[in-house]
Amino acid sequence: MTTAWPRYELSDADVAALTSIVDTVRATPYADPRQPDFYDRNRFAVRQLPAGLWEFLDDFRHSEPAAGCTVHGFPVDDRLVGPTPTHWDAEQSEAHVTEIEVFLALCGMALGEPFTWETLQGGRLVQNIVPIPGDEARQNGHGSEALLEFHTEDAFHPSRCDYLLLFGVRNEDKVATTVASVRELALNPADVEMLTQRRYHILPDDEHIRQLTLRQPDHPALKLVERMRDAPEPVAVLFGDPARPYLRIDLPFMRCVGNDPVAQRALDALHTQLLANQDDVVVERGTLLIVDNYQAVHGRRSFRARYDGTDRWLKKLTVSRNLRASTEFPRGSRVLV
Ligand SMILES: NC(=[NH2+])NCCC[C@H](N)C(=O)O
Ligand SMILES: O=C(O)CCC(=O)C(=O)O
Ligand SMILES: [Fe+2]
Repeated sequence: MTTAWPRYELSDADVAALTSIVDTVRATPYADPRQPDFYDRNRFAVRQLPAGLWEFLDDFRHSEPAAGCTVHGFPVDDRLVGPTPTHWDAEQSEAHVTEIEVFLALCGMALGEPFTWETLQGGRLVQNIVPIPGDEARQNGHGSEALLEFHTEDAFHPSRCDYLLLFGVRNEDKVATTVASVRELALNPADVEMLTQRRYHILPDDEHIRQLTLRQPDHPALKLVERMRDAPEPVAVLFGDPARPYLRIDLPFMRCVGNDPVAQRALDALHTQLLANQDDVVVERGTLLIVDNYQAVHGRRSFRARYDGTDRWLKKLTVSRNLRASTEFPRGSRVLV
């Protein structure tokens, strides 16, 4: 990595404390972190997180010291998680996988409000990232042969996450997640000027439309994302404090408004800079990667899937700092459209 990111190693005492919290939560009636009520019913558990871990996560959120950080050493027993499923919907329900999901969920709760979308993975909050046969060439979390290009997670949506959490269940081939920070860039002022204007359309990525089209074509959420695809609002790529801008970009799913070669050149210049400053992060078994979705873009290197139960398997959770800002949604909902 070119960037030294904040890194937290769980101590033996931390692991012992976490194991005890996970057991406590698993004994409650709301023990499934894929369900929204998990997050509303288990708030007590966040207060019990080991102090060092809690302070690390709180500082990452509050001081914005870097575009990403990592937490290492949550124990994962490869024999107990079961084979890597060949579809996000096809895993065996092993208890050890739920323990992992509880750890991921508690880290997410320390950073803000975990949430998801009606349009992805049946509305479950903790999602699977696994290679799926037939998706090899797709720009989604389930591709493999194709490089997954840089994107802000759910860039098209005004209520996109502040943090993207990826936890390594299995990654024997050490397939890297790619990350690039807006803080590292040296752009010329004319390009910055272009990128801060509402000259771009960002469309929903295919998964937001494809999954419901295949499974629940009458779902009302489908109509809403189709409208966002067919009539997108023009948006800026760089925004916020000009001295410390944030970014919003999804190269495979964005276009300039109208024919605007100057805006396109600025976007290309930004892409070139992001590529020149990217880091490879291998989310290994037991590693949690947290990406600041306002400061960083991410993607994934290409790889060859085997579909024999030993492929790369990550768990994913998205977290908002302020779900109240998503005013169109029912108060308290964690499954947005
Ligand atoms: N360029 C992109 N936005 N790629 C897709 C990102 C992941 C996609 N939302 C999924 O669930 O698989
Ligand atoms: O597989 C990875 O490392 C990243 C996947 C990703 O970007 C996604 O699912 O949104
Ligand atoms: Fe992503």
